Amino acid sequence: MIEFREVDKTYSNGVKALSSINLKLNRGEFVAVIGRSGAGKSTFIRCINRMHEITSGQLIVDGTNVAKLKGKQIRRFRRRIGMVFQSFNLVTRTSALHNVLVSFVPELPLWRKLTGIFPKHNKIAALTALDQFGLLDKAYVRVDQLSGGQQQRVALARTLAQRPDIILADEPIASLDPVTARQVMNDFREINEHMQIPIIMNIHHVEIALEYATRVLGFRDGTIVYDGAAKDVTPDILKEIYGEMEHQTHTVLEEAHAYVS
Ligand SMILES: Nc1ncnc2c1ncn2[C@@H]1O[C@H](COP(=O)(O)OP(=O)(O)OP(=O)(O)O)[C@@H](O)[C@H]1O
Repeated sequence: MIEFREVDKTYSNGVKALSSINLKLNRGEFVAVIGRSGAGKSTFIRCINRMHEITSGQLIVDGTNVAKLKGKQIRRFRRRIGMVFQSFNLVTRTSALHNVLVSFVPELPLWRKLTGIFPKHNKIAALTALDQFGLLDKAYVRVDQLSGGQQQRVALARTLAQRPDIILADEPIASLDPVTARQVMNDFREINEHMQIPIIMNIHHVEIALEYATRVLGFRDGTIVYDGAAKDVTPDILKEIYGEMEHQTHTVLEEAHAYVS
């Protein structure tokens, strides 16, 4: 359903962030994108919903050639792809409920957009989404009074309320403590398994990536050096993705080795 054909991405400053990317991602997959800082993970994820434009090649999502979309088509296309960020991207001074309701704004007639009066069925859908994440009692609490994990769950509820076909997640657990990070990863797993929504996640915690993902893409210098099942990742493969045991990669490899060996 997502196909990269010989995709390159070069930024205007000349940095080649993606080079000859070829792959197909299928419905129901939970894909972890791993690699060193600067390997091209965020660029890869952000090309899928056209937050970044590819430079050459083709990117096909559900039969649509993403580069060919224009104006309104891009906005409609983006609505089908949920995006979750490290920083949650919530409107911090309003309630959890209002943050989820925001996902319905593009569908509203102009007078509702201007007055901020949401129809009843939107409110019910938003409350249902919050309830799915155990946050019904927080619906009227300002999000800046919630914990990091609760805020990321509000962001997930907002994404799900949008009924996305695909969820992209750019380091969604990077700012969470280990226990909360796992709770949020369990939420992602639940969404993936029960709703069959494919998840493509850029993640620095290798041991968590291997535990939760079904498929791993290992990036190095803008190319994919590993594409396979999470269960088949070996210490040697991790070394190929992260390089030799330099100071920077030492800890991450130690933790991941402990998991895979
Ligand atoms: N907007 C931009 N303009 C120019 N170069 C960029 C831009 N964004 C990223 N790059 C460069 O492209 C390369 C890939 O960056 P990218 O953010 O995709 O890597 P990453 O693997 O996600 O890194 P990190 O794990 O640190 O987030 C890097 O060399 C980076 O400096």
